[in-house]
Amino acid sequence: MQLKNDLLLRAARGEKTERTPVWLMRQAGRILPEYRAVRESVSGFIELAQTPELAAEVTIQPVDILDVDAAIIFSDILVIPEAMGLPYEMIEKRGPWFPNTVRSNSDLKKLRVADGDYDLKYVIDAIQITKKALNGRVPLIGFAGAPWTIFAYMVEGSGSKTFSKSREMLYRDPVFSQKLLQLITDSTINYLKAQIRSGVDLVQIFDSWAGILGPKQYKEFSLNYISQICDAITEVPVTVFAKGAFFAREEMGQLNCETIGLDWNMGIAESRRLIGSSKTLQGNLDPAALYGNPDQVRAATIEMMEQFRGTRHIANLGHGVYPDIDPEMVKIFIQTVKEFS
Ligand SMILES: Cc1c2[nH]c(c1CCC(=O)O)Cc1[nH]c(c(CCC(=O)O)c1C)Cc1[nH]c(c(CCC(=O)O)c1C)Cc1[nH]c(c(C)c1CCC(=O)O)C2
Repeated sequence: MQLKNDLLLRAARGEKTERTPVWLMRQAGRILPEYRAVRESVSGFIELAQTPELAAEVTIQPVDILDVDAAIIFSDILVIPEAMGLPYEMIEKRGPWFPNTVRSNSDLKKLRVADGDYDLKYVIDAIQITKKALNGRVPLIGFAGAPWTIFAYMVEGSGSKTFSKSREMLYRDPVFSQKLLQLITDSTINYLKAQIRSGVDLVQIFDSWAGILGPKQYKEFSLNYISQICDAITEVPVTVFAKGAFFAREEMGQLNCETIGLDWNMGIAESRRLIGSSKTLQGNLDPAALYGNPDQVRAATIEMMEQFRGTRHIANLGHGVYPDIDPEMVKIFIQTVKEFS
């Protein structure tokens, strides 16, 4: 299927584009009242994510309503632990929770390498339905968590400010840690390959908890595994978004991927210098900038766009859009990017 709007893919590959493509991390399932209506028709997030027709519907909502240049499949990074044998729950207003954790070799023995097609069939089905319904309007982004971020949830058992149990594990038992990270990496490669076979046009790796590791540990316990994924995925462009990993930008410039996501703490000129000119940069407006009034949102967006001007760029926020942001401000952000370029 020929894409009618392939700006995202061309920008990722460093080809010339008429204007800068724009989408938002977490654009599906956070801010739209239309999403909440669908969400309230089911028991919760997990049922929604596991019902392919509904997952496809909420994936496409931001394309219809916000006019973004890409859709991102509605799912979660935590489907991987579940597919490996560690189920999760989504507790209302609190976030993910795992009834069991992985902290010993006997816990490790209970896990398996996930098979993308079989264990995550509901995501694969949702991708196929979405691709058909999109009918080539915009590219569809697939995604997975980075192995370190998934490890952090599997060891900790929930979200955490410090992820101290996960970080303790890296010091206390590096051999166990490497084994679990490798199991997650192999599962993730299977999963992303299955997403690509079913139609996603680009994949993004979210390392949401990159910033809680020091530079040496980040290289050893995160970048090593991200680079295996980048090397394995040759079919579509790959984006790596490592939140808070300002200290690893130079190494990220060496990854076998097309695009590096920047968070809003990372200076744009400095990031370009550290990462080099062979990558597209994605980002990086402070998500809180969208709490401003329309003039402020416009001004902040233009200020960001000016700093990226003339370089390979995909416009986005520096992290996921916050749930209480007014969709009208998101529209102003998107419109301003489109007018600017
Ligand atoms: C760390 C992380 C998670 N999930 C994700 C990340 C990486 C990105 C980031 O750093 O924000 C990624 C994610 N999660 C979800 C998507 C869907 C597509 C999109 O909108 O981009 C994506 C890309 C749906 C979701 N994932 C979740 C919801 C809300 C659940 C609900 O509707 O009840 C949605 C729509 C739940 C979730 N899932 C997770 C948390 C911490 C939470 C609770 C808080 C929150 O809402 O973000 C783990």
